[in-house]
Amino acid sequence: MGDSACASATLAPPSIGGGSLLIAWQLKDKNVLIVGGGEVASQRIESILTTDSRITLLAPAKGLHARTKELIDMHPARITYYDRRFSGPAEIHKMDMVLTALDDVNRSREICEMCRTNKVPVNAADIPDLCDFYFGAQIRDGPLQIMISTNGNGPRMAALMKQKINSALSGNEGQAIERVGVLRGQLKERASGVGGALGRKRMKWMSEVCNVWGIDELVQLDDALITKLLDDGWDKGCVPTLDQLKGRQTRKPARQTAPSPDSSQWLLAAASFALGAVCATLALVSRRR
Ligand SMILES: C[C@@]1(CC(=O)O)c2cc3[nH]c(cc4nc(cc5[nH]c(cc(n2)[C@H]1CCC(=O)O)[C@@](C)(CC(=O)O)[C@@H]5CCC(=O)O)C(CC(=O)O)=C4CCC(=O)O)c(CCC(=O)O)c3CC(=O)O
Ligand SMILES: NC(=O)C1=CN([C@@H]2O[C@H](COP(=O)(O)OP(=O)(O)OC[C@H]3O[C@@H](n4cnc5c(N)ncnc54)[C@H](O)[C@@H]3O)[C@@H](O)[C@H]2O)C=CC1
Repeated sequence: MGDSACASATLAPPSIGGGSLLIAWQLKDKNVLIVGGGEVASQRIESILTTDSRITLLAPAKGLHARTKELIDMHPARITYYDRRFSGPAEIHKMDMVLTALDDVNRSREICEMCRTNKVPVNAADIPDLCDFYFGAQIRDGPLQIMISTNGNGPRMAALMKQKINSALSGNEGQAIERVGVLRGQLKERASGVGGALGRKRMKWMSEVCNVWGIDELVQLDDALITKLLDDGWDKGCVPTLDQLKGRQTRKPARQTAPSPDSSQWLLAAASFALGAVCATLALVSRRR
């Protein structure tokens, strides 16, 4: 009783709450409304362009930032631009997301309220309290997407954290992940089906490949090597190394994924047997003497 009271006093539960959900929102073919055409709007447009959604942009031409103009000209099929101000609730109908970046906080607030009434997710660059979600500093390298958020505390700090994280990356991660994506797709075709024992086996094998192969090795995984890795690895229940796939000599054996006796256990057993034999011989010799 005393012990458990002591334990509960020292082991306080970790604090939860006060954070936000970090998710990779799929916006492909969805409708996004951006209101405002200044510098912040231009950054929003660039972020949203990566998602393959349809952008509607409302902003008077005379207030357009040079980058916003450039993006409108570069992507006429992706951005529908209207040279006018936001007119009212009809603008947000059929929208899946609304972003405001205005120099008019009252209008921004009104748009947020309209969105809330219509249950459309909204971000207002100048009113964090009314945002359904925040933007963050981003690192993008192909399929690799890293978002850094300070949850509204210090946006500039998020930009600085991005520099730190960037300097820890080699620049090959995106390509390595792209190759893993191709391998994974082909594995799912070769061993199709969702869940069950096959799903578990597939996940275990994929995890093992990612654990064993280095980033610089995964980058070399071209289409021919992917087929070979599936033939010599998946089909045979092991994970060969890059050297083995390329037919080069290597001291490392292929990692078995099927349950097999652990080599370290074998080694231990062999060593204890040898030790036992030596002791027995010594005992015998000393007794004879
Ligand atoms: C809440 C949030 C809402 C949202 O925008 O979604 C928001 C709000 C506000 N930002 C303001 C100011 C600045 N914002 C930046 C920069 C960025 N701001 C971003 C996000 C966010 N900004 C969301 C929270 C994200 C988080 O906390 O992690 C980044 C990360 C991403 C992006 O914008 O896409 C991008 C860096 C990207 C990069 O460089 O990679 C800089 C620095 C700079 O420009 O270099 C400054 C000046 C210095 C400073 O204030 O730190 C002000 C005016 C404050 C005032 O008037 O004093 C408000 C409004 C307010 O706070 O009231
Ligand atoms: N979240 C963030 O990261 C940051 C947010 N901000 C805030 O974002 C806001 C926008 O910043 P900037 O782009 O630098 O401002 P800006 O003054 O360059 O641009 C404002 C734009 O809004 C347009 N606009 C104004 N009323 C409109 C209406 N009713 N309908 C359509 N368009 C309208 C203007 O024509 C202009 O294009 C500011 O409130 C600023 O405080 C500023 C820096 C960073």
